[in-house]
Amino acid sequence: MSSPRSEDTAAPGGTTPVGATDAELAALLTGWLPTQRWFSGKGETLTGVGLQARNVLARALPSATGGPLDVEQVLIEVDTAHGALRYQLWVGWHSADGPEAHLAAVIGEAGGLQAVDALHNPAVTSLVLQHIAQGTDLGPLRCRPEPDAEIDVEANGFVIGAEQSNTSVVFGNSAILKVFRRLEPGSNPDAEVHRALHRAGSTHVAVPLGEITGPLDGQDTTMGLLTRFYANSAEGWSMAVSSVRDLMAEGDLRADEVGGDLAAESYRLGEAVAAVHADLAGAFGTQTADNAELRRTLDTMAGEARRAAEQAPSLAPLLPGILDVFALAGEHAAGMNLQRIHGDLHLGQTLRTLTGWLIIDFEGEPSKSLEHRRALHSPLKDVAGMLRSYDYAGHQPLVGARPDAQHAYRAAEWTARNSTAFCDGYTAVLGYDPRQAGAVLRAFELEKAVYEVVYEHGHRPSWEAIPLQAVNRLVHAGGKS
Ligand SMILES: Nc1ncnc2c1ncn2[C@@H]1O[C@H](COP(=O)(O)OP(=O)(O)O)[C@@H](O)[C@H]1O
Ligand SMILES: O=P(O)(O)O[C@H]1O[C@H](CO)[C@@H](O[C@H]2O[C@H](CO)[C@@H](O)[C@H](O)[C@H]2O)[C@H](O)[C@H]1O
Repeated sequence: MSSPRSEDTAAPGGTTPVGATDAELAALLTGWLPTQRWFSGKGETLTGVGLQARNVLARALPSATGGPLDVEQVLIEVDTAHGALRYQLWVGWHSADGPEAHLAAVIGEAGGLQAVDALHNPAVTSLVLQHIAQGTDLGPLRCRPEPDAEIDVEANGFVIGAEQSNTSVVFGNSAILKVFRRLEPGSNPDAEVHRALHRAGSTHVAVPLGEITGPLDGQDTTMGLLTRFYANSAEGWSMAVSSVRDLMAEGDLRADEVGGDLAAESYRLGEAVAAVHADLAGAFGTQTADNAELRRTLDTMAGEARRAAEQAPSLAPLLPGILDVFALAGEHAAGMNLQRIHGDLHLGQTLRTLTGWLIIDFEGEPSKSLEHRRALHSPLKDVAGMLRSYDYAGHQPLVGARPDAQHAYRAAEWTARNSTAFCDGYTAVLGYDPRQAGAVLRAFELEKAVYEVVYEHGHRPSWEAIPLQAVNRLVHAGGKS
């Protein structure tokens, strides 16, 4: 029986390698990465894997499967159609002869050892939680608690959900650790924003409890973020989907008459987003866009729309109308207010807790550079993201269903009712109605809908009709052609 190549079972760190050779590990990862949602969900096609660092984190940890487990953090660079991207992996090695490891965790076998995704092992996640609570280092990783954090180190950690951009581990009912998969050198906006808004006294973000940082290209880089876990909370997207289902099940009741009406919650969500915008402006400052800045933004939007029309053929005939809407927005955007924003806001990024709404996942638009995600943008982009999401929620029951005029009418009615409630709540807090920015708001909705057509074209082709219909509607409501 083989055992991991560990010679020192006492301490993490050290230079003695664990596991298989670089070439063997790279070969395993080439097959495994495309099966992971956090890797393949953004449409990355793998053409090569390069190992950049292998940092020993722990040796001979107890493991229910395959005997003692050696754990390393592996930093890789992969060549994809979108260029070279960096990822973080936590790889555990144990004997391949032992009992079967949890299937979801298995990466593959090499040299008599089995490689697993170590975040699925409670002994590993428990060790990490203890290091964060104590503020101690784990190999080259700095694990630090927030000054006021209460961390229950006894709680067991389990990986949640498959449809995520990163990997999150929930500890009992008390904390959730997000291990960032795609890395760029420097502080991740998710950690930076949670900390800043918590300091500003915001009740609309999860309380930050700790952070893991480590070196990447010589810069201290966010590798993980620990926040309070809100048990018994519901995602805004699930709430919206059940509300629409209630409405569709009732042939002759209107959106305001069914039990599942969401308008009051949408109003509160609008208030929460406005409060977060106010706190972001206070914490990171504001600016007025100058003309050069505006031109750059509009040029970027137009360039992305042209590329989108090449990727999703359904957009091609609409391209001239899309460019007209962007040009029209340029005529109305002078003096636009800029500030830090969420950057990727939709109903799936909102959580209704027992006491109110939380906004989560402040990483920004994942396909954009860190510099772009940390820059100041128009808060109307977040409002546009929410309006698009209400449109999605309203229309998703029609996907794949036989055309039904009554259901189509109800979908539009639900969308209008909840979008209006959201904007009313937003206006009540800020004293500024985003709908006043008609042409500019419409352009941002259109920008997002165009992105969504490409996203759905690549990932959920049967859903492409939802954003495509919105592109059509927005072009004809606001363009010159
Ligand atoms: N503080 C929290 N309390 C409860 N659930 C949470 C919390 N933060 C995130 N979640 C759940 O975890 C999921 C993933 O979180 P998110 O930050 O969106 O990760 P990712 O970047 O991987 O998409 C969310 O959709 C939500 O259901
Ligand atoms: O994983 P991310 O949060 O970065 O977002 C990607 O996947 C989302 C789908 O989960 C996609 O969102 C689109 O579908 C949602 C419903 O599933 C809807 O609420 C959003 O409004 C709509 O944009 C998102 O575009 C994509 O980047």
